[in-house]
Amino acid sequence: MNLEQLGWTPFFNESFAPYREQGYLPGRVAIAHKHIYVIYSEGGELLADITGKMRYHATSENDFPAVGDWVAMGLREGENKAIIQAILPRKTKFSRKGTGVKTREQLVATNIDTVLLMSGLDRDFNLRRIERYLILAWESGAKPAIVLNKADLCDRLEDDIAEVEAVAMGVPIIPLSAIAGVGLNALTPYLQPGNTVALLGSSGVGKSTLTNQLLGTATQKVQQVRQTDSRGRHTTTHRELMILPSGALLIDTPGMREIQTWNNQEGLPETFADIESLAQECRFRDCQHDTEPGCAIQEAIADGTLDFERFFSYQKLQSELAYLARKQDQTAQLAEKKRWKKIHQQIRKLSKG
Ligand SMILES: Nc1nc2c(ncn2[C@@H]2O[C@H](COP(=O)(O)OP(=O)(O)OP(=O)(O)O)[C@@H](O)[C@H]2O)c(=O)[nH]1
Ligand SMILES: [Zn+2]
Repeated sequence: MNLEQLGWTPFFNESFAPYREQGYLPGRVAIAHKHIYVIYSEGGELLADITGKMRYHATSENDFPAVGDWVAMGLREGENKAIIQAILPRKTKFSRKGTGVKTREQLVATNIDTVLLMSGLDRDFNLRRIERYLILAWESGAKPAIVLNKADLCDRLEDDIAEVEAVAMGVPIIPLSAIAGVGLNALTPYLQPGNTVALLGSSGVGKSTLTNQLLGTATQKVQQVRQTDSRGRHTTTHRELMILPSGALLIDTPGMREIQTWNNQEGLPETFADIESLAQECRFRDCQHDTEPGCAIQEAIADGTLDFERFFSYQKLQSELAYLARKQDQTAQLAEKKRWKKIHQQIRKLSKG
Protein backbone atom coordinates (compact mmCIF):
# COMPACT_ATOMS: atom_id res chain seq x y z
CA MET A 1 0.00 0.00 0.00
CA ASN A 2 1.33 3.43 -0.82
CA LEU A 3 -0.02 6.53 0.89
CA GLU A 4 -1.93 7.83 -2.15
CA GLN A 5 -3.77 4.53 -2.33
CA LEU A 6 -4.89 5.17 1.23
CA GLY A 7 -6.17 8.66 0.42
CA TRP A 8 -3.09 10.75 1.17
CA THR A 9 -3.23 14.21 -0.41
CA PRO A 10 -1.10 17.39 -0.33
CA PHE A 11 -3.44 18.62 2.43
CA PHE A 12 -2.20 15.88 4.76
CA ASN A 13 1.35 15.94 3.46
CA GLU A 14 1.66 19.57 4.44
CA SER A 15 0.46 19.12 8.00
CA PHE A 16 2.62 16.03 8.37
CA ALA A 17 5.90 17.85 7.60
CA PRO A 18 6.88 18.66 11.22
CA TYR A 19 6.24 15.05 12.25
CA ARG A 20 8.30 13.70 9.37
CA GLU A 21 11.21 15.77 10.64
CA GLN A 22 10.89 14.05 14.00
CA GLY A 23 11.04 10.64 12.35
CA TYR A 24 7.38 9.72 12.67
CA LEU A 25 5.44 7.77 10.07
CA PRO A 26 2.00 8.51 8.63
CA GLY A 27 -0.83 6.01 8.84
CA ARG A 28 -4.59 5.88 8.46
CA VAL A 29 -7.00 4.54 11.07
CA ALA A 30 -8.94 1.52 9.78
CA ILE A 31 -10.53 0.56 13.10
CA ALA A 32 -10.85 2.64 16.24
CA HIS A 33 -12.08 1.10 19.39
CA LYS A 34 -11.63 1.96 23.05
CA HIS A 35 -8.36 3.65 22.21
CA ILE A 36 -6.90 0.67 20.41
CA TYR A 37 -6.41 1.21 16.72
CA VAL A 38 -5.75 -0.74 13.57
CA ILE A 39 -3.67 1.40 11.23
CA TYR A 40 -2.96 1.08 7.52
CA SER A 41 0.48 2.29 6.62
CA GLU A 42 3.09 1.98 3.91
CA GLY A 43 4.50 -0.93 5.85
CA GLY A 44 1.14 -2.71 6.06
CA GLU A 45 -1.27 -3.12 8.90
CA LEU A 46 -0.37 -2.24 12.49
CA LEU A 47 -1.99 -2.27 15.89
CA ALA A 48 -1.56 1.04 17.70
CA ASP A 49 -2.01 2.81 21.02
CA ILE A 50 -2.07 6.51 21.71
CA THR A 51 0.50 8.20 23.91
CA GLY A 52 -0.29 8.69 27.57
CA LYS A 53 0.04 12.42 26.96
CA MET A 54 -2.66 12.34 24.32
CA ARG A 55 -4.95 10.39 26.60
CA TYR A 56 -4.27 12.78 29.47
CA HIS A 57 -4.97 15.92 27.49
CA ALA A 58 -8.06 14.63 25.72
CA THR A 59 -11.18 16.51 26.73
CA SER A 60 -13.63 15.04 24.23
CA GLU A 61 -13.93 12.33 21.62
CA ASN A 62 -12.60 14.80 19.10
CA ASP A 63 -9.19 14.47 20.70
CA PHE A 64 -8.98 10.74 19.99
CA PRO A 65 -8.33 9.17 16.61
CA ALA A 66 -11.37 8.02 14.64
CA VAL A 67 -11.82 5.75 11.62
CA GLY A 68 -10.51 7.63 8.59
CA ASP A 69 -8.05 9.77 10.52
CA TRP A 70 -4.49 10.27 9.40
CA VAL A 71 -2.06 10.04 12.29
CA ALA A 72 1.63 10.50 12.97
CA MET A 73 3.03 7.45 14.71
CA GLY A 74 6.21 6.05 16.12
CA LEU A 75 7.06 2.38 15.90
CA ARG A 76 7.79 0.37 18.99
CA GLU A 77 11.09 -1.34 18.60
CA GLY A 78 10.91 -5.01 17.76
CA GLU A 79 7.13 -5.03 17.85
CA ASN A 80 4.43 -4.84 15.25
CA LYS A 81 2.87 -2.07 17.28
CA ALA A 82 2.77 1.69 16.87
CA ILE A 83 2.24 4.64 19.18
CA ILE A 84 0.09 7.43 17.81
CA GLN A 85 1.66 10.80 18.54
CA ALA A 86 -0.78 13.12 16.83
CA ILE A 87 -3.89 13.29 14.69
CA LEU A 88 -3.42 15.29 11.50
CA PRO A 89 -6.01 18.02 10.91
CA ARG A 90 -9.24 16.54 9.57
CA LYS A 91 -10.46 17.50 6.15
CA THR A 92 -14.00 16.44 6.99
CA LYS A 93 -15.61 15.08 10.10
CA PHE A 94 -18.68 12.98 10.41
CA SER A 95 -20.28 13.14 13.81
CA ARG A 96 -23.66 12.56 15.24
CA LYS A 97 -25.62 14.35 17.87
CA GLY A 98 -28.26 12.50 19.81
CA THR A 99 -31.81 13.66 20.20
CA GLY A 100 -31.45 14.73 23.85
CA VAL A 101 -31.15 18.20 25.36
CA LYS A 102 -27.39 18.31 25.24
CA THR A 103 -26.04 15.05 23.94
CA ARG A 104 -22.34 15.16 23.46
CA GLU A 105 -20.99 14.85 20.00
CA GLN A 106 -20.13 11.39 18.80
CA LEU A 107 -17.37 11.22 16.25
CA VAL A 108 -18.16 8.53 13.71
CA ALA A 109 -15.59 8.85 10.94
CA THR A 110 -13.34 11.44 9.36
CA ASN A 111 -11.80 12.45 6.06
CA ILE A 112 -14.72 11.19 4.01
CA ASP A 113 -14.76 12.86 0.59
CA THR A 114 -18.13 11.67 -0.63
CA VAL A 115 -21.18 10.56 1.33
CA LEU A 116 -23.56 8.46 -0.69
CA LEU A 117 -26.99 8.99 0.82
CA MET A 118 -28.99 5.89 0.09
CA SER A 119 -32.73 5.70 -0.14
CA GLY A 120 -34.93 2.95 -1.45
CA LEU A 121 -37.35 3.56 -4.28
CA ASP A 122 -39.75 1.15 -2.61
CA ARG A 123 -42.02 1.84 0.34
CA ASP A 124 -39.00 3.28 2.15
CA PHE A 125 -39.08 6.32 -0.15
CA ASN A 126 -39.19 9.35 2.14
CA LEU A 127 -38.19 12.88 1.22
CA ARG A 128 -38.00 14.09 4.83
CA ARG A 129 -35.44 11.45 5.59
CA ILE A 130 -33.39 12.42 2.55
CA GLU A 131 -33.40 15.97 3.85
CA ARG A 132 -32.18 14.91 7.26
CA TYR A 133 -29.39 12.88 5.73
CA LEU A 134 -28.43 15.81 3.53
CA ILE A 135 -28.06 17.99 6.62
CA LEU A 136 -25.80 15.40 8.22
CA ALA A 137 -23.72 15.15 5.08
CA TRP A 138 -23.28 18.88 4.68
CA GLU A 139 -22.35 19.28 8.32
CA SER A 140 -19.59 16.76 7.84
CA GLY A 141 -17.91 18.74 5.10
CA ALA A 142 -18.07 15.82 2.68
CA LYS A 143 -19.78 16.15 -0.67
CA PRO A 144 -23.08 14.29 -0.84
CA ALA A 145 -24.63 12.37 -3.70
CA ILE A 146 -28.04 10.76 -3.49
CA VAL A 147 -28.34 7.10 -4.43
CA LEU A 148 -31.87 5.94 -5.15
CA ASN A 149 -31.68 2.17 -4.89
CA LYS A 150 -34.15 -0.54 -5.87
CA ALA A 151 -34.99 1.15 -9.15
CA ASP A 152 -36.13 -2.30 -10.27
CA LEU A 153 -39.09 -2.04 -7.88
CA CYS A 154 -40.19 1.38 -9.02
CA ASP A 155 -42.76 2.05 -11.74
CA ARG A 156 -42.76 5.83 -11.34
CA LEU A 157 -39.05 6.49 -11.54
CA GLU A 158 -39.31 9.84 -13.36
CA ASP A 159 -41.79 11.21 -10.82
CA ASP A 160 -39.76 10.05 -7.83
CA ILE A 161 -36.57 11.52 -9.21
CA ALA A 162 -38.35 14.83 -9.82
CA GLU A 163 -39.53 14.87 -6.21
CA VAL A 164 -36.00 14.22 -4.94
CA GLU A 165 -34.62 16.91 -7.25
CA ALA A 166 -36.91 19.36 -5.52
CA VAL A 167 -35.21 18.79 -2.16
CA ALA A 168 -31.71 17.96 -3.42
CA MET A 169 -30.64 21.52 -4.23
CA GLY A 170 -28.38 20.46 -7.04
CA VAL A 171 -26.90 17.38 -5.33
CA PRO A 172 -26.41 14.64 -7.95
CA ILE A 173 -29.08 11.92 -7.97
CA ILE A 174 -28.17 8.40 -9.00
CA PRO A 175 -30.94 5.86 -9.53
CA LEU A 176 -29.72 2.28 -9.60
CA SER A 177 -30.44 -1.28 -8.65
CA ALA A 178 -27.74 -2.63 -6.38
CA ILE A 179 -29.10 -6.15 -6.47
CA ALA A 180 -29.24 -6.29 -10.26
CA GLY A 181 -26.00 -4.37 -10.67
CA VAL A 182 -27.76 -1.88 -12.94
CA GLY A 183 -26.79 1.80 -13.01
CA LEU A 184 -23.62 1.33 -10.95
CA ASN A 185 -21.50 2.99 -13.63
CA ALA A 186 -22.90 6.33 -12.55
CA LEU A 187 -20.93 5.91 -9.32
CA THR A 188 -17.60 5.86 -11.16
CA PRO A 189 -16.82 9.55 -10.59
CA TYR A 190 -16.98 8.93 -6.83
CA LEU A 191 -15.03 5.69 -6.84
CA GLN A 192 -11.74 7.09 -8.09
CA PRO A 193 -8.49 5.83 -6.52
CA GLY A 194 -7.77 7.49 -3.20
CA ASN A 195 -11.28 8.95 -2.86
CA THR A 196 -12.94 8.08 0.45
CA VAL A 197 -16.64 7.32 0.36
CA ALA A 198 -19.23 6.30 2.92
CA LEU A 199 -22.76 5.00 2.60
CA LEU A 200 -25.44 6.50 4.75
CA GLY A 201 -29.01 5.28 4.86
CA SER A 202 -31.66 3.51 6.88
CA SER A 203 -31.69 -0.16 7.54
CA GLY A 204 -32.74 -2.16 4.51
CA VAL A 205 -32.00 0.41 1.81
CA GLY A 206 -29.31 -1.84 0.39
CA LYS A 207 -26.00 -0.58 1.80
CA SER A 208 -24.60 -4.08 2.24
CA THR A 209 -25.85 -5.15 -1.17
CA LEU A 210 -24.16 -2.18 -2.82
CA THR A 211 -20.99 -2.66 -0.76
CA ASN A 212 -20.81 -6.26 -1.89
CA GLN A 213 -21.31 -5.25 -5.52
CA LEU A 214 -18.51 -2.72 -5.19
CA LEU A 215 -16.27 -5.26 -3.49
CA GLY A 216 -17.21 -7.95 -5.97
CA THR A 217 -18.02 -10.41 -3.20
CA ALA A 218 -21.73 -10.95 -3.49
CA THR A 219 -21.99 -13.68 -0.91
CA GLN A 220 -20.53 -11.79 2.00
CA LYS A 221 -22.39 -9.51 4.37
CA VAL A 222 -19.26 -7.50 5.05
CA GLN A 223 -15.78 -7.59 3.65
CA GLN A 224 -13.67 -10.23 5.29
CA VAL A 225 -9.96 -9.72 5.23
CA ARG A 226 -7.96 -12.89 5.60
CA GLN A 227 -4.93 -12.53 7.74
CA THR A 228 -2.65 -14.54 9.90
CA ASP A 229 -2.63 -13.65 13.54
CA SER A 230 0.32 -13.83 15.87
CA ARG A 231 -0.35 -17.45 16.68
CA GLY A 232 -0.26 -18.41 13.04
CA ARG A 233 -3.95 -19.28 12.79
CA HIS A 234 -6.13 -17.78 10.12
CA THR A 235 -8.73 -15.35 11.32
CA THR A 236 -11.25 -13.32 9.40
CA THR A 237 -11.76 -9.80 10.54
CA HIS A 238 -13.99 -6.94 9.55
CA ARG A 239 -12.29 -3.76 8.47
CA GLU A 240 -14.09 -0.44 8.74
CA LEU A 241 -11.92 1.21 6.13
CA MET A 242 -11.91 -0.93 2.99
CA ILE A 243 -9.99 -0.58 -0.23
CA LEU A 244 -12.33 -1.24 -3.14
CA PRO A 245 -11.14 -2.88 -6.38
CA SER A 246 -11.70 0.51 -8.08
CA GLY A 247 -9.05 2.01 -5.78
CA ALA A 248 -11.55 4.06 -3.77
CA LEU A 249 -11.74 3.69 0.00
CA LEU A 250 -15.03 2.79 1.62
CA ILE A 251 -15.75 3.60 5.23
CA ASP A 252 -18.41 1.46 6.82
CA THR A 253 -18.48 1.84 10.59
CA PRO A 254 -21.20 0.48 12.84
CA GLY A 255 -21.54 4.10 13.99
CA MET A 256 -22.95 5.01 10.62
CA ARG A 257 -25.54 2.29 10.95
CA GLU A 258 -26.23 1.98 14.62
CA ILE A 259 -29.29 4.22 14.83
CA GLN A 260 -31.33 1.66 13.04
CA THR A 261 -29.40 -1.47 13.91
CA TRP A 262 -29.05 -1.35 17.67
CA ASN A 263 -32.37 -0.56 19.20
CA ASN A 264 -32.31 -3.12 21.97
CA GLN A 265 -29.70 -4.51 24.28
CA GLU A 266 -30.96 -8.03 24.56
CA GLY A 267 -28.77 -9.76 22.01
CA LEU A 268 -25.39 -8.91 23.49
CA PRO A 269 -25.16 -11.21 26.55
CA GLU A 270 -26.42 -14.16 24.53
CA THR A 271 -24.11 -13.54 21.63
CA PHE A 272 -21.09 -13.20 23.89
CA ALA A 273 -21.99 -15.61 26.70
CA ASP A 274 -18.36 -16.83 26.87
CA ILE A 275 -17.02 -13.34 27.56
CA GLU A 276 -19.80 -12.50 29.99
CA SER A 277 -19.00 -15.55 32.08
CA LEU A 278 -15.25 -14.91 31.97
CA ALA A 279 -15.90 -11.39 33.25
CA GLN A 280 -17.55 -12.91 36.33
CA GLU A 281 -14.15 -14.31 37.26
CA CYS A 282 -12.25 -11.00 37.15
CA ARG A 283 -10.85 -9.99 40.53
CA PHE A 284 -12.57 -6.62 40.49
CA ARG A 285 -16.26 -6.34 39.91
CA ASP A 286 -15.85 -3.15 37.91
CA CYS A 287 -12.93 -4.56 35.90
CA GLN A 288 -12.46 -2.75 32.58
CA HIS A 289 -10.47 -5.74 31.27
CA ASP A 290 -7.63 -3.42 30.42
CA THR A 291 -4.62 -3.46 32.77
CA GLU A 292 -6.28 -4.53 36.02
CA PRO A 293 -4.59 -7.35 37.94
CA GLY A 294 -6.53 -10.61 38.05
CA CYS A 295 -8.45 -9.89 34.86
CA ALA A 296 -9.81 -13.21 33.60
CA ILE A 297 -10.37 -11.84 30.13
CA GLN A 298 -6.83 -10.59 29.64
CA GLU A 299 -5.60 -13.95 30.95
CA ALA A 300 -7.80 -15.82 28.48
CA ILE A 301 -6.50 -13.68 25.62
CA ALA A 302 -2.92 -14.28 26.77
CA ASP A 303 -3.29 -18.08 26.96
CA GLY A 304 -5.15 -18.23 23.67
CA THR A 305 -8.54 -19.42 24.91
CA LEU A 306 -10.19 -16.13 23.93
CA ASP A 307 -9.71 -14.63 20.48
CA PHE A 308 -8.65 -10.97 20.71
CA GLU A 309 -10.77 -10.04 17.70
CA ARG A 310 -13.82 -11.48 19.38
CA PHE A 311 -13.20 -9.44 22.50
CA PHE A 312 -12.59 -6.40 20.33
CA SER A 313 -15.93 -6.82 18.65
CA TYR A 314 -17.70 -7.42 21.95
CA GLN A 315 -16.32 -4.20 23.42
CA LYS A 316 -17.25 -2.28 20.36
CA LEU A 317 -20.83 -3.44 20.42
CA GLN A 318 -21.00 -2.78 24.12
CA SER A 319 -19.87 0.81 23.75
CA GLU A 320 -22.38 1.37 20.98
CA LEU A 321 -25.16 0.06 23.16
CA ALA A 322 -23.99 2.24 26.02
CA TYR A 323 -24.11 5.21 23.71
CA LEU A 324 -27.66 4.43 22.70
CA ALA A 325 -28.70 3.93 26.29
CA ARG A 326 -27.29 7.34 27.17
CA LYS A 327 -29.10 8.89 24.28
CA GLN A 328 -32.38 7.29 25.28
CA ASP A 329 -31.79 8.52 28.81
CA GLN A 330 -31.42 12.05 27.55
CA THR A 331 -34.58 11.78 25.51
CA ALA A 332 -36.39 10.63 28.64
CA GLN A 333 -34.96 13.58 30.57
CA LEU A 334 -36.20 15.94 27.92
CA ALA A 335 -39.70 14.47 28.12
CA GLU A 336 -39.59 14.85 31.89
CA LYS A 337 -38.51 18.46 31.57
CA LYS A 338 -41.42 19.15 29.22
CA ARG A 339 -43.80 17.51 31.63
CA TRP A 340 -42.65 19.72 34.47
CA LYS A 341 -42.88 22.81 32.34
CA LYS A 342 -46.50 21.98 31.68
CA ILE A 343 -47.16 21.38 35.37
CA HIS A 344 -45.55 24.72 36.26
CA GLN A 345 -47.66 26.46 33.66
CA GLN A 346 -50.78 24.93 35.13
CA ILE A 347 -49.77 25.95 38.63
CA ARG A 348 -49.17 29.50 37.46
CA LYS A 349 -52.55 29.58 35.77
CA LEU A 350 -54.25 28.27 38.89
CA SER A 351 -52.53 30.73 41.19
CA LYS A 352 -53.61 33.61 38.94
CA GLY A 353 -57.22 32.54 38.73
N1 LIG B 1 -35.43 -5.27 -5.33
C1 LIG B 1 -34.26 -4.88 -4.81
N2 LIG B 1 -33.90 -5.29 -3.59
C2 LIG B 1 -32.72 -4.88 -3.11
C3 LIG B 1 -31.86 -4.04 -3.83
N3 LIG B 1 -30.76 -3.80 -3.07
C4 LIG B 1 -30.94 -4.46 -1.91
N4 LIG B 1 -32.12 -5.12 -1.92
C5 LIG B 1 -32.67 -5.96 -0.86
O1 LIG B 1 -33.01 -5.17 0.26
C6 LIG B 1 -32.77 -5.89 1.47
C7 LIG B 1 -31.85 -5.09 2.39
O2 LIG B 1 -30.58 -4.94 1.77
P1 LIG B 1 -29.25 -4.71 2.60
O3 LIG B 1 -28.16 -4.53 1.61
O4 LIG B 1 -29.07 -5.74 3.64
O5 LIG B 1 -29.60 -3.33 3.31
P2 LIG B 1 -28.69 -2.48 4.34
O6 LIG B 1 -28.87 -1.06 3.99
O7 LIG B 1 -27.31 -2.99 4.34
O8 LIG B 1 -29.39 -2.79 5.72
P3 LIG B 1 -28.70 -2.77 7.19
O9 LIG B 1 -27.58 -3.75 7.17
O10 LIG B 1 -29.83 -3.17 8.09
O11 LIG B 1 -28.25 -1.35 7.43
C8 LIG B 1 -32.17 -7.22 1.06
O12 LIG B 1 -33.18 -8.18 1.07
C9 LIG B 1 -31.66 -6.96 -0.34
O13 LIG B 1 -31.66 -8.13 -1.12
C10 LIG B 1 -32.26 -3.64 -5.15
O14 LIG B 1 -31.58 -2.92 -5.88
N5 LIG B 1 -33.48 -4.09 -5.58
ZN1 LIG C 1 -11.32 -8.13 33.61
